[in-house]
Amino acid sequence: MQIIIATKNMGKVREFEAMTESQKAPLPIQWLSLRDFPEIGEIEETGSTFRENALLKAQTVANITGLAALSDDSGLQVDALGGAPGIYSARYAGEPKDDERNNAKLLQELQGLPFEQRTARFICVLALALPDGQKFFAEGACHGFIAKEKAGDGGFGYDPLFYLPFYHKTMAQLSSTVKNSISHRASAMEKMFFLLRALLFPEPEPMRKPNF
Ligand SMILES: O=P(O)(O)OP(=O)(O)OP(=O)(O)OC[C@H]1O[C@@H](n2cnc3c(O)ncnc32)[C@H](O)[C@@H]1O
Ligand SMILES: [Mg+2]
Repeated sequence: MQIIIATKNMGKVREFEAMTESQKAPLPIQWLSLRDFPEIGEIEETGSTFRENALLKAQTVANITGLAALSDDSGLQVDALGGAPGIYSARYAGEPKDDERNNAKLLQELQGLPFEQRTARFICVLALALPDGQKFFAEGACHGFIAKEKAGDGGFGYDPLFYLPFYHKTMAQLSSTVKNSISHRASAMEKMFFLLRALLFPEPEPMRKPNF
């Protein structure tokens, strides 16, 4: 089976590749990415939920290529901002999307807010669209706090501001191995691996009681 990782975000691609490579029992899947399909441009995210946007991206790529496509719509929800930036995380500080400016705007919006009120979570919704029209979803979340200043240079996006009290570190200070075990994307992907396993290796039909 071939599956295209339907994202333009190289940070996400790196994480998907690391997670598929570190699987204990690898599935017989050949993973492709949009690097293999440079003719596919940016897909407009017109949905009003992570799920709608994830489906839009996966179905568009599956329709164009005739192959299965796995997309990721993700973002940061900050409680003190009523859940913003949410589905608008990539473009929080406007067009063109820019991680530096997004982080600066987030710090600005939360200026003066005490640490215990800076609770937030990363959300990841994965959508798998098959060429025959079937679709599957898997979701994951990761809880933390928005730090008062940036720290670390790993990961991407809001990682330098996303503080995990359990590790006393921001997501950008964690090794990629740890991020890829505990992140919103890791937990959604773990569920997606179960779905893929069930698709590739369906359970045998249950034995029926003979009907005397
Ligand atoms: O739509 P694609 O092509 O997949 O790439 P994108 O970067 O536009 O991705 P999204 O539309 O899903 O926007 C998600 C944004 O949320 C942020 N984000 C998502 N996952 C993250 C992570 O693991 N660490 C830090 N920031 C993350 C980051 O700013 C992303 O740009
Ligand atoms: Mg996007």
